[in-house]
Amino acid sequence: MIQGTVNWNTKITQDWLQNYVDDWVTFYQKQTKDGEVASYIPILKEADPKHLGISILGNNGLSVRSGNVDTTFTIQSISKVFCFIVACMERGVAYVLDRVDVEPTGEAFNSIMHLEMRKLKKPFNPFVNAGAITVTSMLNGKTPDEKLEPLFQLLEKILGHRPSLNLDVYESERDSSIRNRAIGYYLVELDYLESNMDITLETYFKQCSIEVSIDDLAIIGRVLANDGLDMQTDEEIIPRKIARLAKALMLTCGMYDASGKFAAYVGIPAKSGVSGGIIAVAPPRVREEVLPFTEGCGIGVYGPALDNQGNSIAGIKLLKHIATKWDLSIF
Ligand SMILES: NC(=O)CC[C@H](N)C(=O)O
Repeated sequence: MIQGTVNWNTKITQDWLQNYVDDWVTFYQKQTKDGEVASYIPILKEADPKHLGISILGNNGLSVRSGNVDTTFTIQSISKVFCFIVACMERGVAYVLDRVDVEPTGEAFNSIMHLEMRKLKKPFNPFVNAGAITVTSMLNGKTPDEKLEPLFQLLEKILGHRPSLNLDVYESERDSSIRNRAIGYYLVELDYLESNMDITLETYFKQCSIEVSIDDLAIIGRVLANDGLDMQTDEEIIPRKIARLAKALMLTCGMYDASGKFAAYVGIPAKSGVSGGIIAVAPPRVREEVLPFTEGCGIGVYGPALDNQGNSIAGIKLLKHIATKWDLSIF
C-alpha cells in the first residue's frame, strides 16, 4: 500500500494524520531552497524562505497543522477572491460580470498585454491585477476604509475575529507600486474604474495587506468548500451562487499562469498570493475508499519561497502530494 493511503481496516486517527503530514512537510521544506521570496514589494524580502506550513480543516471534524504554523503573513492576491465575493454581494453577480470577464489569461498576474492587444471591453478575470483593481473600484463606499469595511466584516464573521492590517506592508506596497499605478492609469483611460483611481489603488493596497494565518485560510476555505455555508452554525455566509462562481474562478485563474497545471495535477480550487500564502478548497466528494478529507476541507498553506510564476514553490508540491495521496481532486 502507498504510504499515507488507507485501507478499510485503517483507523484514521489524529496521530496517523499528524505523522504523515509532518513527514511530508519536512520533505518539501527542503525544496524551498529552489524558490525565492518576492522582492518587488521591498518588505516582503524579510520573509524566511525556509518556512513552510499547512493547516487542513475537514468537514468531518478532522484537522491537522504542520510546519511553520504560527507565522502570519499578508493575504496579497488571495484578497482578490474575497473582494470579488463582496463586490458580487453588494452589486449583484450580473453587474460585476458585465465589467470583468471570467477567462484565464495564461499571462502573469500583473500583465496588461492582453487588455491592450486584444482591445477587450473588460479585463480578463477578477484575479489578474487589471481585473482585481476594476473589481475593487466597484466596492461601495467613498474612502478605502469604507470600501473595505464589508470585506473585514465578512472575514470577521467567518473567522470569529477581525483580521488586522499590516501597515508596514501596505506602505511598502504603496511606495513601490509603479506597475499597479500604470495598470490603474490604463484602466482610467479605458473608463473601467467606477471610483477615483487613487482611492481605488489605496483600497487595493490595503486589501492586499490584510494579515492572516494558515488557520484563517483553512477556515475560510472550508466555508467555500461548503458553498458558502458555515458548518458550525449552518448559516449561509456567502450566497451559494457567488461561492460557486468564486471557486470556478479559483480553479481556472487562481494560480496565475500556472492555473492549468494546478488544475491538472492538484485538481482543486485554490488562490495564491505573492507573500507565499495559498488557500485551497476541497469540496465534499463521494468516494468508496476511506480517506481523511473526502467529506471536504479547507486548506491554508504558507511558504514564501516562490517559483517562477509567483506561487509558493514548496506549497504547490505539498498540495499536489496531499491531493494525490488523499484523492482530493474534483475531477
Ligand atoms: N500576486 C500577488 O499576490 C499580487 C498582489 C500584490 N499586492 C500586487 O498587486 O502586486
